[in-house]
Amino acid sequence: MSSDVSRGTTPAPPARQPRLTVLSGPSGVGKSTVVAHMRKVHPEVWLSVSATTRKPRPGERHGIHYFFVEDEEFDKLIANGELLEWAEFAGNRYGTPRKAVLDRLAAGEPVLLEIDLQGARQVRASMAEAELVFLAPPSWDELVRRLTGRGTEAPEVIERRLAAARVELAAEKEFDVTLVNTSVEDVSRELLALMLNRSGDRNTSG
Ligand SMILES: Nc1ncnc2c1ncn2[C@@H]1O[C@H](COP(=O)(O)OP(=O)(O)OP(=O)(O)O)[C@@H](O)[C@H]1O
Ligand SMILES: Nc1nc2c(ncn2[C@@H]2O[C@H](COP(=O)(O)O)[C@@H](O)[C@H]2O)c(=O)[nH]1
Repeated sequence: MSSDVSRGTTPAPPARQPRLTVLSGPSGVGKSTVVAHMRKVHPEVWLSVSATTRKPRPGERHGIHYFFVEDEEFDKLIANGELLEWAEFAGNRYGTPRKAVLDRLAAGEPVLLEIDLQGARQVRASMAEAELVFLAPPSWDELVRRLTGRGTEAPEVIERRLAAARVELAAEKEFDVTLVNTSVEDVSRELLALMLNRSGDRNTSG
């Protein structure tokens, strides 16, 4: 049997799978901020736009930040199998439109999902090749400061989100990599390196 080596040619590197990266972490840790910074520097990075039953915050736009839908429409998305994953989080439902993600991956392009722990677990179960990245806060107090300081949620919603945060922080070990969000610039760079399957001077654990 002849091989590339016996023919004296350089073996081709193994084909790289387009990478599906899942970014999760407690509410208020800075996921959207990090992704927005990364996409400002690299507008070509594709982020899945989720559907949600949550009401828009000031400045949020339908089709850009989320597809804002009513409960009945979300029910239909589930019933028609149009969501890759979905979850209820702090009183609202959120889900990833399946087709757009699969189309991108089929075109060989990296895909980024910014979703909660329950969604990350579903993606892991259905797409074993996904890389799960956990964004952690520098400390609990800093997480509370960020979530409160954002000023977008009522106190009782903040309490629900912090209760969820305790569960999410306890699940960090389920993820492939942890990035600590001390610096938005650093973490954005590290996330991009992971998405593009590049090694680098990453400040990661996991
Ligand atoms: N590295 C950082 N240092 C200081 N503040 C930060 C940092 N990253 C994000 N923030 C601030 O923390 C707040 C929460 O950030 P962001 O909305 O991006 O969190 P999130 O993880 O996307 O939250 P959610 O899951 O609730 O959507 C914002 O006010 C943001 O400006
Ligand atoms: N399982 C999913 N979680 C999602 C999705 N889109 C967003 N999220 C997560 O929900 C919470 C709350 O988001 P917010 O915009 O209301 O602050 C946060 O953890 C998001 O990452 C999704 O499609 N599926």
